[in-house]
Amino acid sequence: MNFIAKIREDKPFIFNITNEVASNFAANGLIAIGASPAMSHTPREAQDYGAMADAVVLNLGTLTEDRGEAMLKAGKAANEKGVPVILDPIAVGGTVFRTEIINDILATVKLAAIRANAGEIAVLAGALEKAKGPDSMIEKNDPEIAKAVAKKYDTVVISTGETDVITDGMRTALCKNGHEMLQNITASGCLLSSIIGPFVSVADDKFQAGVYAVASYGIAAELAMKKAMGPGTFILALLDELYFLTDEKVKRYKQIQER
Ligand SMILES: Nc1ncnc2c1ncn2[C@@H]1O[C@H](COP(=O)(O)OP(=O)(O)O)[C@@H](O)[C@H]1O
Ligand SMILES: Cc1ncsc1CCOP(=O)(O)O
Repeated sequence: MNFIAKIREDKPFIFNITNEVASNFAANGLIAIGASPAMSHTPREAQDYGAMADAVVLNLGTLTEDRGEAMLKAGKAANEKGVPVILDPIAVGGTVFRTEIINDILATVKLAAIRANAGEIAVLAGALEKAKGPDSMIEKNDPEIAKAVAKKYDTVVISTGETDVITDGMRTALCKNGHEMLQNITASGCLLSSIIGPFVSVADDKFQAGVYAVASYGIAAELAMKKAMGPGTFILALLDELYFLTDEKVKRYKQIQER
C-alpha cells in the first residue's frame, strides 16, 4: 500500500494529548507528513476530540492530573467510535503517579499500538523494574520482550532503538533505518509516536502500518543528515524530509527484515 500518498489524500485528523516539550515539533511533523493535527489536554474536550479524530495519540510526558484524566476520556471515546489509539508510555515505572495512570490506560483503553523505547517496553513486560527517564534505554532491543508485550496487551508494539522492533505478537519486523542524531534532539521518539497516528488511521493492518511508519521516519532522518550540520539544522532538515518524503523513497531505502 502507498501509505504516504493515502495520508496526503485523506489528511487524517490526529488528536494528540502530548507533552509540552514535544507539542510544537509533533504538530509540525504531522503537517509535514500530510496529516492534520490538534493538540489539547483539557479533560473538558478530550471526549469530543477522541470521538471525532481519525487517530488519538496519548503521550505521558509532562504528565499532570488533568492530562491523565483527559487521556482516559479521549481513549475511551476513541474506542467507542473505533478510532485507533497509540500510547507512548514515557518513563513508565519511573514514578508511582505515571505508572498508575499508564496502568489505568492499559486496563481500560484498547490500543492499536504502543510506541516506546526498548527500556520502557522492558518495563511493560515486567523485565525491568523502572525506566530511568524520558530517554531510558536498555542495551538490547529484544524482539521476544516486544512480542510478550504485544501479546499481553493484544496490540502492535513498536520498540525503538538502534534497530527498531515492530510486532503484533505473531509477525515481527526489524527496521534498521534511522540515524543516531535522533538521540541528540529531544522529542524524536514523541514525534515518531505521533507520526504513527496517520499511518494506522489509513490501514486495517496495524502491523504493516507500524512497519511503514517506522521505516518512513528513519529514512527521513537519514536523508535529513545528508544536509544537517548538527542537532539544530537536523531538526529543520527532518521536518523538510518528512514533507518531501514519497512512497518511492520509502520503497527504495527501507531496511526491513520480516520474520
Ligand atoms: N542508536 C540509534 N541509531 C539510529 N537511530 C536511533 C538510535 N537510537 C534511537 N534511534 C531512533 O530514534 C527514534 C527515537 O527512538 P528512541 O530514542 O528509542 O525513543 P525515545 O526518544 O522515546 O527514547 C527512533 O526513530 C529510533 O529508531
Ligand atoms: C525532555 C522531556 N521531559 C519530559 S517529556 C520530554 C520529551 C521526551 O521526548 P523523547 O522521549 O521523545 O526524547
